[in-house]
Amino acid sequence: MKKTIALLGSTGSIGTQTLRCCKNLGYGVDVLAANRNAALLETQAREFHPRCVVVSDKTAYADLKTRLADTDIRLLAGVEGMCEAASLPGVDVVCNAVVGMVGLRPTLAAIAAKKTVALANKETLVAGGRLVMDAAEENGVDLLPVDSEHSAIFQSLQGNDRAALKKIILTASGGPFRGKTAKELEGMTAADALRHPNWSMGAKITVDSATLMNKGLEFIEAMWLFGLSPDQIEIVVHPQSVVHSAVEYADGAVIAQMGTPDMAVPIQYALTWPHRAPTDARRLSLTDYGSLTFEKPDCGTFVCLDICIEAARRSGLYPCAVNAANEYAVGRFLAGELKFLDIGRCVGYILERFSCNTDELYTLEEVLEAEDAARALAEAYCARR
Ligand SMILES: NC(=O)C1=CN([C@@H]2O[C@H](COP(=O)(O)OP(=O)(O)OC[C@H]3O[C@@H](n4cnc5c(N)ncnc54)[C@H](OP(=O)(O)O)[C@@H]3O)[C@@H](O)[C@H]2O)C=CC1
Ligand SMILES: CC(=O)[C@@H](O)[C@H](O)COP(=O)(O)O
Ligand SMILES: [Mn+2]
Repeated sequence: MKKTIALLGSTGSIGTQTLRCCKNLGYGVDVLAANRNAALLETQAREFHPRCVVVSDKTAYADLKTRLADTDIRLLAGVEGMCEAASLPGVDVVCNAVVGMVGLRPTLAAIAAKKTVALANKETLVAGGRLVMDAAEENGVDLLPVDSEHSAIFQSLQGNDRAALKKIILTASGGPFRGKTAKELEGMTAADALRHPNWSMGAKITVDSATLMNKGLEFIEAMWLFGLSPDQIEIVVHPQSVVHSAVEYADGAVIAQMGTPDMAVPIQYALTWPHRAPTDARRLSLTDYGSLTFEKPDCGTFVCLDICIEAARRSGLYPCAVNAANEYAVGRFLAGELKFLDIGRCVGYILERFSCNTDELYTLEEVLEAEDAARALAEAYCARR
């Protein structure tokens, strides 16, 4: 069955790969959305002929208006525009590939409009997991993971007895700084952190991978997606990124999904589920790898992982707060204004200073207030560094 997609974050790493999958599958693209890359949005719009393009940045909006003046494509602006576009009649699947918790409201809008959601934007679940999962259940909407580990878990659950799931093994590459000491990390620059050993991704997630914050965010993402408690998730560092994650069942059987590190597989599976279609992903040859290795994460050096787990245990708006602090600190690090280890220090400081109700029944307004409060605390902290 050919589907029609609304793609939020179309100019990014996941966005551009999703467009390749759409082309491969012959799927239509009704919506393209991005922040400021007007030139690429124009190219994509001329190739995919969407009904609607959304752009957040005001200057880019004016630029794109000129660029698309000869077309009948509707131009919308900002988060409101993404929410409207995610709800358009005729859209079957909303693929949310924007970076950061700015993706939360469009995810909720897509669910309210009863669209299937292919979710790459993990910050959505970290910040507002309860809101998203409740809304998906109320609206009978499928929330399909794009994140490679969560897709692996999802794939390992297919056709198995869900009630017999005991725990999951969430794999981590360890990032570009695996094995380094805190002393060695002090001088690491953004250019160093952006050299991921296995995956080519956007800047923010690549830095998150270097701090292990990515694995902390994924820990919380997995709790929500699969209804797990913190004790049911084991993090294992696997530097080759071939075993994308695994599930252990009551009888002791462990089922993993493997493959070369290529996002084409999880992206396309989220679009075609429950079916599979060919991709051009590089095939796995186990004998070429020869050996696959596994080790425990160094949580003493890479503090962000335990900070996220502690935030998850505290529950409520704590995960939202640490996520917001991390978004702020990573932005400052990428701008060359903060040291690498200060990211973890900042996120840890926010976990200690932030205070909130741990009631899971928070509202969207409370999530956005928590984001603002945590960001303000992070800003004050970083100003003193
Ligand atoms: N890359 C990967 O392999 C993986 C990514 N993910 C997750 O997927 C998400 C996207 O990651 P990735 O593709 O790497 O990120 P990129 O930085 O490459 O792309 C981000 C996209 O989001 C858009 N965007 C950013 N801010 C806004 C905004 N305010 N309004 C509208 N659009 C916005 C960007 O637009 P513009 O280009 O105009 O700035 C761009 O299209 C993240 O949550 C990440 O954690 C998960 C697993 C793997
Ligand atoms: C491709 C993907 O899903 C990323 O989230 C990846 O997992 C990052 O690798 P790390 O395991 O290094 O965080
Ligand atoms: Mn991942």
